[in-house]
Amino acid sequence: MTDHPHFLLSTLHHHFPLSWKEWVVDPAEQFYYVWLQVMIFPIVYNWVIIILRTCFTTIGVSYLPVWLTLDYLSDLMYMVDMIITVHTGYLDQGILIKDLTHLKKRYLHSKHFLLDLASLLPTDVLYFVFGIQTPLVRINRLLRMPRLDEALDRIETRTSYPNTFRISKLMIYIFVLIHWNACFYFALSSYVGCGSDIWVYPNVSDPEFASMRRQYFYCFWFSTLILTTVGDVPQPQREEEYLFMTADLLIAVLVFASVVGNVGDVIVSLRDRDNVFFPNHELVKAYLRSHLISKELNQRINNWYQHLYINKKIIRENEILQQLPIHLRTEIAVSVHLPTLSKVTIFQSCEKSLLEELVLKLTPQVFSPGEYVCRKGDVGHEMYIITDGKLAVVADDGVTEYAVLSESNFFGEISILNIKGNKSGNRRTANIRSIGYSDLFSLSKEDLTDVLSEFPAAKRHLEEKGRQILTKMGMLEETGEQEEAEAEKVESKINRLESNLEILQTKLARLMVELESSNHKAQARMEQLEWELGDAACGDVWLNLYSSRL
Ligand SMILES: Nc1ncnc2c1ncn2[C@@H]1O[C@@H]2COP(=O)(O)O[C@H]2[C@H]1O
Repeated sequence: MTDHPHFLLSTLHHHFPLSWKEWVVDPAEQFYYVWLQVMIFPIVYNWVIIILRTCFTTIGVSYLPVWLTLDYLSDLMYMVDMIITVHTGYLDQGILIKDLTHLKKRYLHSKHFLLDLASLLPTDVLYFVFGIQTPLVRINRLLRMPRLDEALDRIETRTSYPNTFRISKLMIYIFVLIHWNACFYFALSSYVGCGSDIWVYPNVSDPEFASMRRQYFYCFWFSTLILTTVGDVPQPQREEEYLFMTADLLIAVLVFASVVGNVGDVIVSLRDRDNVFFPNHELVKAYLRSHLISKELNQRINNWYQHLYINKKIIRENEILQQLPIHLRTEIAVSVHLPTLSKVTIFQSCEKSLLEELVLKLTPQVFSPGEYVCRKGDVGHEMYIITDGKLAVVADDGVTEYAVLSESNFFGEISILNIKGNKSGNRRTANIRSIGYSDLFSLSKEDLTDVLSEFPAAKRHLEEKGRQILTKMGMLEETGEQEEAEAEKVESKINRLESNLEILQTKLARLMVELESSNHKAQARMEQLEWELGDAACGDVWLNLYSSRL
C-alpha cells in the first residue's frame, strides 16, 4: 500500500494521453485496481469518523481543524473518483468501449451516478444552520459504500490468501459495528446523564473518566462485551437502556452467527483446498478401516500421506490444472516443469515444441523408501523421469545394486520402445527400487509413442540408450543386425515379386481383351456364313417351284 502514490503517479502519467478528454480507463488495468484501493481510505474514514465526532462531541471539537481538512480531502477524492468512473470503459462483446460520450451517457443514466451524486451533495452548508459541531450533516458521505464493496471484492479475487482476507474483512466489519455501538452507547449515556446510574458511562467530571481516550475505550470495551455476547455488563436501569440492550443482544446473535458461519466456511474451503492438492486421506482411512489391512501396510500408507503433507508434494496437479484452458495449462506446466525436463539427458537436445508436448503428459508420482517402482518381468506400460530422490537398479536377490539413478535420470523406457533384438520383449529388464522418498514423473507408453512419432531423432536417442543397457546385460540378440538385414532383403524380394505380379496381371488383361475381340470376330464370321448358306438354299427352292409350274 505504501508505494501506491508513486505507482499512481507513474500510471497516471502513462494513462493520461495528450488530450485528457480522450482518456479512458480499462477496469482490468492495474491503475483502476490501485485507485479502488486508494478509495478505501476516504470511505472508511467517513464511516468511522462522522459517527465518532457526532457522539463524542469533545473529540469532535478538540480536533476540528484536523477533521475539516480530512473531510475536504475525502470530498476531493470522491470527486476524482466520479471523474474516473465517467472515464472507465466497459466491455461490450469482449471489446472495451472507449467512446467518452457513450460512457458519460451510460454513467449519468445509472443508479450509481445518483448514489455518487447524493454522497457528494454539499450538505456542509447546513453547518450555517446547525453550527460547525454537527458533523452528522455529512452522513450522506456513507452512500459511497458500493465503491468500498467493489474494492474489497477486487482484492479478494486477486489475493493469493483469500481466506485470510475474508476473515480480516469480517473482523474489520465487526470492529466498525462495535465502534458504532460504542458511539451510540456514549450518546445514550450523555442523553440519560453520564453517571446517573450504574449502566451508563460514569460521570465525566470524575477525573478518572474525564479524558477523551478513557471515554472512547470504555465505551468500546462496553460495546464489545455486549456484541460478543460475553455479557457481564451492569443491569439496565431505564427503558431506553433496556431497549438498547435488547437491540444489541439481537445484533450480537447475528454477529456471532456470521463469525461462526464465516470461520466455518474458511475451514471448509481450506479442507477443500487440501483435498484438491492431496489425495483424500480421510476417505482412504475409512476404506482401510472397513477392510482387514495389515498394520505394516497401514503404517506405510500413513507415512506416504505424511510425506506429501509435510513436503507439500502436489501429485494431483493434472486434475487441478484441468480447469484451465489448454494454452494456459501448457504455459504453467512449461514454467513449472521445463527446468526439470530440460536437465534430462535425452531431452536436452530436443526442440522446445517436443518438451511442451511432453510436459502436459507427465503425471507426478511419489514413492516411499524401499518401494518397488517396477519389477523385472512385468509388462511395461510407462517410463519414468526422476525429479527428486534416488532409486536403485537391483538384482532379483533384492540386494545387489547394478546402478543408482538420481535426479534428471530416466528409466523404464526399454520395455515400451519395442527395441529390435530385445530378448525380453515388452517385459521389464530390471527391478527398480526407491531408496528414500522419490518424486517421479511417469509418461505412458501411448503418450511417449505419440510424441516420439513426430520426433524421430529423440526416438533414436532413446533406443540407442536402451540398446546399450541391453547389450551390457546380454539381452540384445547378437543376430539382431543380421536379422534386420535379412528382413530388409525379404522385404525387397516381396516388393520385386509384387511389381512382377503387377506386370503379369497387365499382360494377362491385355491377352484377355485380345481373346475376346477374336472371339467376337469368329462369331461374326460364322453368322455371315450361315446367312450366305441360308440365302443359297432359298434360291434353290424358288427355282424348283418355277420349273414345276412351267
Ligand atoms: N544397468 C542399468 N543401469 C541403468 N538403468 C537400467 C539398468 N538396467 C535396467 N535399467 C533401467 O531399468 C528399467 C526397467 O524397466 P525397462 O526394462 O522398461 O527399462 C529399464 C531401464 O531403463
